[in-house]
Amino acid sequence: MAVTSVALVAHDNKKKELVEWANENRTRLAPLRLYATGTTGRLLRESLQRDDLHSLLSGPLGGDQQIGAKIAEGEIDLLVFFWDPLEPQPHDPDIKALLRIAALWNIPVACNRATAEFVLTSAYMTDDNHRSQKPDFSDYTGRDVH
Ligand SMILES: O=C(CO)COP(=O)(O)O
Repeated sequence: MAVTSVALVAHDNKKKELVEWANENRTRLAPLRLYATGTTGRLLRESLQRDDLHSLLSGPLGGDQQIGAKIAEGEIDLLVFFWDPLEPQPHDPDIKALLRIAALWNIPVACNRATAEFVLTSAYMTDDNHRSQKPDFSDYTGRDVH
């Protein structure tokens, strides 16, 4: 299948919405490997009763960076990140870094419920012949540096 693992992340004012969305889509999420930042993960594990959900550190304590590292390593195919557009966050650089790395590695990112609905119901989710194109960074990694 095209998408096998999903990271789920939400800021505090958005956690309720993410948990609701995840419950509505429990069947679609069932075959997928789930990752989440610490507090989001705790709520989702309880609500979805998914003991197999991989909870990382809480976002401000390094969890966003852990998710970013997994995206760079190709372990996460889709990021659902309900970030809060109305409240400043102390770890804003980590949030930007996570969104940057997801853009860099060309994985789909849903930052609100409407987009998450589009993505999760996309035919590409289960299409074995579809894979997001992984970027080729060989020009960059092989560049001349003196
Ligand atoms: O802060 C977050 C994302 O930036 C989410 O972290 P928690 O899930 O630990 O609250």
